[in-house]
Order: sequence, then structure tokens, then C-alpha cells
Amino acid sequence: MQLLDGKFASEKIKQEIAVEAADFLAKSGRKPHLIAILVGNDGGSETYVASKMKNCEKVGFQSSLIRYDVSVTEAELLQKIEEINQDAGVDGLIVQLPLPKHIDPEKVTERIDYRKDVDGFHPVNLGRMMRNLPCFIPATPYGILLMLQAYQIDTAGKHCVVVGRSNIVGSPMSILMARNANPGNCTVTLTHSKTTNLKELALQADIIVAAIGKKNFVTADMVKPGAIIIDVGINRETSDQTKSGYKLFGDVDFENVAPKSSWITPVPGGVGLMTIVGLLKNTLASAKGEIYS
Ligand SMILES: Nc1nc(=O)c2c([nH]1)NC[C@@H]1CN(c3ccc(C(=O)N[C@@H](CCC(=O)O)C(=O)O)cc3)C=[N+]21
Repeated sequence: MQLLDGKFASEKIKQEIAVEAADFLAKSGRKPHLIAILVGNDGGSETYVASKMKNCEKVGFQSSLIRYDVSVTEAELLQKIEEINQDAGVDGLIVQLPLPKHIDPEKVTERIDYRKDVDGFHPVNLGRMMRNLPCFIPATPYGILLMLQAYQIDTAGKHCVVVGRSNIVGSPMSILMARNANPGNCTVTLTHSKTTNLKELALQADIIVAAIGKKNFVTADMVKPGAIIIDVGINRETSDQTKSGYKLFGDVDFENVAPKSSWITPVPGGVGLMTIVGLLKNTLASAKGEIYS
């Protein structure tokens, strides 16, 4: 078993991003600029957004956090998005999910200018991704691709079983792994809550991407010896034993699965850290006009 170390891979890529950001500043006189909108005060969202902002500073980006109370109306939020869309000094705009129930996430996602949609959630970016055209790839799947690249894992011809079909991870991941690209060129099986023979399918996987949001969902009896395990889960449990007051668990029973695997991502310290790198890479590409000019 070898660790796919998100700390190591993310730090290495962030150094490269910092060099490019400095170069961009020297040439253009400004820093790449990311704006995050956070509604309410969900514990997880607070942590992730704070980390995104902190990492922007680290690589030499400008970052702004716009906070709204949970009572903000959908109209107010959409108005703010319109305003940011018009601002030529902003390269990326993300609205942290989940949103309160009275706000339609589909409306919010579609209102963000696809040229600033560094989360890669807008239908234009998803459509372009399906056609293998330049686009913003959703940050978590992008981070996973960067992780596979960092460890030079050859995915061509492998059977990849994705567990979970969410808009932000499972669905785009299945498309990316099947694309004629590197990483990619996998035979992909997308499984979800209605899949009847999940264990049987998982046992045939050379690569498992677990993104179902259930602690210890992938157990050792579901894993073929030598499989590559990508754990996207971030299940929080309150705990008095930790400084932060919570402990993170993936979707994989790491202790028992790790010895059977060839490569495995830990939680924390795996995919989550790469997600932030995916976001930074998209923001830099946006600033440089590499995707849309
Ligand atoms: N519009 C939007 N874009 C997102 O990209 C987005 C989102 N909404 N909503 C929630 C998910 C989740 N997500 C993570 C980001 C960083 C870590 C991360 O840094 N994790 C650390 C630990 C963090 C901790 O201690 O809680 C790790 O795994 O080592 C995890 C998860 C981004 N998401």
C-alpha cells in the first residue's frame, strides 16, 4: 500500500501556481482574483471557505469573502452575482454549497457568468467538458485528476467504479475518467443508491472513487487486491478528543481497505486538499484567459 498524499501533492502544485501568479502580476500589474460567497454559518462550509481564502493568499492571489446571513433572499444573492459578473477585475466567483432551502442552487449556478465559474458547475462548462473542449473542470474531480497525475498513475484501460452520482463529484468524475485523455481512458461504471449489485461491481474495479457521503461505506470485502482507492468522503463527527472538536472520516474503511490497495488517499489529507488546488488552477487559468479569452 502506498499513500496518495494530498499534502505533498497539493504543496508541490501550489508552488508552481505561486510562480505563475507572480509572473501574471509582473505582466499584468494585478493578481488573479477569486471571490467566494458564503451564506449562513454551516460548520463545514466555514472551514472550507476559510481554507480557500488562506490558500489564495499563499499563492499570491487576491481573495474576497462575501458573507450573507442565512435569511438573505434569493433575489439579493442573484443581484450580487450579476454585479460581480460585470466586474472585469474578478477572475473567479464561487457560491459555497449547500445553500439554505429557500434559495434554488440551480438558479444561482446558472446566474454565475460561465467565464468566471471556477467551480465548473455551470451547464456551459459541464457541456464543454463532455465534448472535451476547454472549460473549468469541477474542483474536486479536477483535484483527483491532478493527484493521479502527480503520482504518474496510468489509468488507461482500467475499470473505474465511481460510487455516487452527485452533480459536483460522481457524475463529472465518471465523464472525466471515460474521456479520451490522460488521466482518463477508463471503462467506467457509475454506481449509486439504486444500484443492486454494488459489491459485485466494486470487486471488479481497478480504481474506486468513493463519493457517497457515508462513513465506512467501502469495506475491505468490496475491494479487489491491488485496487487504487480515491476517497472523496468528508463525514464529520463531533469528538472531544480533538483540538477542533470534530473528527473527519472518509467513505472508505481506511484501516481495513488500505492493506489490500496499491494506492489510497487518506481523509483528511487527501482529496480535500487537492480540491482547493483545482480551484486555484481554475482561477489562474481564468485570469490568464486560457479557457475563455
Ligand atoms: N461551491 C462549492 N465548491 C466546492 O468546492 C465545495 C462546496 N461548494 N461545498 C462543499 C465541498 C467540500 N469541499 C472541500 C474543500 C476542502 C476540503 C479540505 O480542505 N479538507 C481537508 C480538511 C478540512 C477539515 O479539517 O475540515 C482535508 O481533507 O485534509 C474539504 C472539502 C469543497 N466543496
